[in-house]
Amino acid sequence: MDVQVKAHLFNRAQPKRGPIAMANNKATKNSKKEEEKLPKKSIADLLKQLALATSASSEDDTEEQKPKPMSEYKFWKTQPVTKFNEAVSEEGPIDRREDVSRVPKEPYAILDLFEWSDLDIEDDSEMSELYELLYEHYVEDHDSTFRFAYGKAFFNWALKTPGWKKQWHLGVRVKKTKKLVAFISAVPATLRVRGNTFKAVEINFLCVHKQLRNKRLAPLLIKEITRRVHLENVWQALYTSGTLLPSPISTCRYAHRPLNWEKLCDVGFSALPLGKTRAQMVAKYALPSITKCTGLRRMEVRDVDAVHSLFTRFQKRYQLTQLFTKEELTHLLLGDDEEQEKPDGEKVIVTYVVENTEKKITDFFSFYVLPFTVLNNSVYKSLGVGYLYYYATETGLDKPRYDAQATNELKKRLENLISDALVLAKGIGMDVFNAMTSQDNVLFLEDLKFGPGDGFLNYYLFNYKAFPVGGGFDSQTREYELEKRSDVGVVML
Ligand SMILES: CCCCCCCCCCCCCC(=O)SCCNC(=O)CCNC(=O)[C@H](O)C(C)(C)COP(=O)(O)OP(=O)(O)OC[C@H]1O[C@@H](n2cnc3c(N)ncnc32)[C@H](O)[C@@H]1OP(=O)(O)O
Repeated sequence: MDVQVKAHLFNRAQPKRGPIAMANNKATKNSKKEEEKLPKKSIADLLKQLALATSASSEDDTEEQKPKPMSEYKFWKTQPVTKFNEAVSEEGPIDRREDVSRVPKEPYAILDLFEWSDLDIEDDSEMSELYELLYEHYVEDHDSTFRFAYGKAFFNWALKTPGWKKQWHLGVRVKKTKKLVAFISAVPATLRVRGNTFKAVEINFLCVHKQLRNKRLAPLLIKEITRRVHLENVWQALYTSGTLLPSPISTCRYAHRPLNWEKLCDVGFSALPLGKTRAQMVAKYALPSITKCTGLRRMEVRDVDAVHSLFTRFQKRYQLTQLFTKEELTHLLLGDDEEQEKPDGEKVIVTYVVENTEKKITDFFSFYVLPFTVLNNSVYKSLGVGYLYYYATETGLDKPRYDAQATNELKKRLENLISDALVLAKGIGMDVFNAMTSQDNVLFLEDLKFGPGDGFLNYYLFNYKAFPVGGGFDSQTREYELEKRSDVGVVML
């Protein structure tokens, strides 16, 4: 790759990732020592959240994840999760004692200074408290240059999926001041791992105030949310993290597609490669101003039945998926009533369908929007970041997934669809577009000029052992698995 799209924040945390270091082996080696002193966890999770690492070209530049011995996972060794290298002979729950009557009715004891708090995110002031906690503490920003611009609409979308429960938006407050200092969330989900379907939750937004780190508050939050989920007779969970924990069912790699290369360069996300001019870089990432798929239009509520049918059939090709009811799919692809009324440029989730001349929905794609606020920059106040979400197409769906002709057709179709997604994203002010190596994404990443990132995202199942699920890249060579692709069909926020 001749371009480096780098996370500015990430670079501050890891000097070796800078363009100068990339061009200079010695500098890279020296700074590797510095990197060892840095907190790996925050760097890795920063990547998860920012999803904007360099388009590193060498293996050496990718984030290395090494497991600790199991005995050192003081908390995780006590939990029903698979150990590293544990041989799985049969897929299924690890602890089968699923008896709600045995679940403690009272919350776990917490230090007297603190108290548990069910966050009421329907209340504007509590929503703002959550926003502030995550804004200040979810991402490690060493010099306060960038912050996630979470908004009410984002939380409404992410935390209020059908069946959501207030007691699963779990906070910790300082008893005296009532200040919110930690949070974890669960939302209901139905998961499918190969042939098995089961009720579960998705866990997200685990966050502890920076001044309360390394005090074992995270394990307490996890145990308490587990108790609350168990009380609802749910015994499995799916979660993702850049942090390596025992033990991922899959790992996917990030990829990033600059949409507004000049701005990314000006704010320090992209660097001008040696021997290239700005004009050449701008030309390289130029996109048409209009979309090319005939029949492309915004998805509406009247499309839900057709999209649900297409999506459900399409998702069967993957081994790890979430099953959605029509109500869930409406929420995830269209948002609530208020969100549906908004123009694309104000939306959190943008979904388009392709309708053919017979009025049949043949394809859809979606992306969500989570911008950054740019601090201390006289020119730019924010950075638009779009994330590829779900998609499906009829193309090739009548043939087996790995059929050569079906693959070729699918590749071409996805290139057209996702290139339209890029055009739309750029049209509403996105500066960069992120995707994982999950789903069938590796078929189009390179041709659509996504650069492979340094970041890796691990997928975990709680209380469920399963054979590994392909993440779309080869863990040895770090190359995309163009033939096998990924079997991960879930997209986590
Ligand atoms: C059935 C229902 C089940 C429901 C629950 C399913 C499980 C859900 C699991 C949660 C899924 C979350 C998904 C997301 O949201 S991933 C996003 C995580 N959040 C961030 O990265 C934001 C910034 N960081 C922080 O706020 C803190 O550093 C966190 C809160 C991450 C840790 O706080 P702190 O730094 O103050 O540490 P501690 O002293 O309290 O605790 C140390 C212990 O915590 C283990 N640790 C560290 N990072 C993570 C991590 N990302 N997932 C799980 N465990 C993690 C660590 O290995 C150690 O355990 P062990 O090594 O001794 O064993």
